[in-house]
Order: sequence, then structure tokens, then C-alpha cells
Amino acid sequence: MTIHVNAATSVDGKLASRRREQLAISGPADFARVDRVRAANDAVMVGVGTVLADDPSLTLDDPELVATREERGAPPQPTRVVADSNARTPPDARVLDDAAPTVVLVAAGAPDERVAAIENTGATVLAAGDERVDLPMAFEGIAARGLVDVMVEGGGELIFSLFDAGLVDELTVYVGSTIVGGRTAPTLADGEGFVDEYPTLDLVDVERIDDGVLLRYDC
Ligand SMILES: NC(=O)C1=CN([C@@H]2O[C@H](COP(=O)(O)OP(=O)(O)OC[C@H]3O[C@@H](n4cnc5c(N)ncnc54)[C@H](OP(=O)(O)O)[C@@H]3O)[C@@H](O)[C@H]2O)C=CC1
Ligand SMILES: Nc1nc(O)c(N)c(N[C@@H]2O[C@H](COP(=O)(O)O)[C@@H](O)[C@H]2O)n1
Repeated sequence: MTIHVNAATSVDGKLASRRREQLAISGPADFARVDRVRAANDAVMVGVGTVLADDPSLTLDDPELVATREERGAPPQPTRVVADSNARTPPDARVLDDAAPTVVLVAAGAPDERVAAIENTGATVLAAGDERVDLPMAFEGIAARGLVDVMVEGGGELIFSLFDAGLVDELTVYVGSTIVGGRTAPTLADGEGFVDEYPTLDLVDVERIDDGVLLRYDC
């Protein structure tokens, strides 16, 4: 199993503004790179905070990338995965449309009626953990369904938990040339934050793309 986290931040490390609305930090070349990373993976994952804030589709729009996947015997679109302990994903969210398969990871305590509403859209609901999605257990569950190479697009709460659990293999961060600011604006890694011990990463590549820089780390 491999877990590749990719995100775009401002120079000051923000994923979005304090309004928590989707912010285009990447330029066209970086968005095209993100699509190639999506195409290379079995699944594209976000936390429910990103679904509620951005209503992303998490699909491939470029027919050439779809064709490349089909040539290697993969499904046309990667499976979308949402970490959503309490089944808060709205049934009309774009991640629950029929453009690609979707797995919603919930906790055992998720309300039955919300789980049923998600299942009625055709998505698969997998329970892992009691109160909150247990990420190692959840990844075992999706690996059993053949989803072994996973790209995670955010947001900061989910990314922190993945580092906290030691689950990240690769991190790519596109740093756009802008300042967002705001003490409550989401950052690359939010959660409780580390103290005393911090994950250290190996910087393996630096590349200029559009008007920013792509940093690539082994974790
Ligand atoms: N620039 C970029 O590259 C990106 C920017 N964004 C931005 O980030 C913001 C959203 O980020 P954020 O609010 O952090 O949301 P996340 O997408 O990280 O979702 C966080 C939620 O995921 C759920 N979750 C389930 N299991 C876990 C777990 N084990 N660990 C952590 N979270 C878990 C939690 O809700 P629950 O307890 O209900 O399960 C949690 O509140 C938006 O403003 C969006 O625009 C997002 C992605 C990329
Ligand atoms: N790589 C990257 N650069 C940015 O500037 C971004 N704002 C994001 N956001 C992520 O992309 C998702 C949108 O996906 P769709 O275009 O709707 O498929 C969004 O939800 C974030 O995960 N990423």
C-alpha cells in the first residue's frame, strides 16, 4: 500500500483562507500535474471537511488520462474515498454522483439514517473505528477492495492524522506565490499539532511550476 499526500499551500502554509472556501493556489500546469497523480492512483481521498467546504468532484476530466488508465486495465476513474466518521457527506455532494465509484469511511457510531442516505446514492460505506474513522483499519478495508495506491488531497485535519499515524509515504506540496494569512485559516497539517517529536521528511526534489514551487518529500 502507498499513501501519497498532495496539497497546495500559500507561502505562509495555508490551504485556504479563514473563510475555508476553495482557493485556487495551483496554476494550470500544477492542476494538470495533480490530475496525473490522480490518474496514477487507485483512489483519491479527502476528509469530510473538504467535501463540505469545496464540494469537489475528485474525478479525471482529461480523456487521455482516462484512456491511459483503461490501457493498463484499471477502471476509468480512481475511486473516491471520504473519511467521514458521522456520515455527514450530503447525499447531493458531487463525490456521491455517478461519475466514479465512492467509498465513504465512517465510524461504528454513525447515524443509521445518514449511512442509509449515502448508500442510496450507490456509494459503499465502510465502518472502521468506534467514534472516529480509524485510519489504519480503514486503509486495510479499502486495500481489501483492491485500492492499494491512494492519493490524499487534504485537508489539514486528515493530513495531520495521517502523519500522526505514520501512514504517509510521499508528500508533494505546491507552494504558490501568495500570502493568505489568518490564524484560523487551514494549514497543511492542523489537528492537535505535534510537540516534542516531529515527523522529519527527506526532501527529494524541488521544481518550479507555474508561478510557484513543487516540493517533493519521502516520508
Ligand atoms: N489547497 C489544497 O490543496 C486543499 C485545500 N483544502 C481546504 O482545506 C479546508 C478543509 O480542511 P479541513 O477542515 O481540515 O478538512 P478535512 O478534509 O481534513 O476533513 C476533516 C474531517 O475529516 C473527518 N475525519 C474522519 N476521520 C478522521 C481522522 N482519522 N482524522 C482526521 N479527520 C478525520 C473529521 O470529521 P468527522 O469527525 O465528522 O469525521 C474531520 O473534521 C477547506 O478550506 C478546503 O478548501 C482541502 C484540500 C486541499
Ligand atoms: N492541488 C490543489 N491546488 C489547489 O490550488 C487547490 N485548491 C486544491 N484543492 C483540492 O482539489 C479539490 C478540487 O477537486 P475537483 O477539481 O473538484 O476535482 C479540492 O477539494 C481540494 O481537495 N488542490
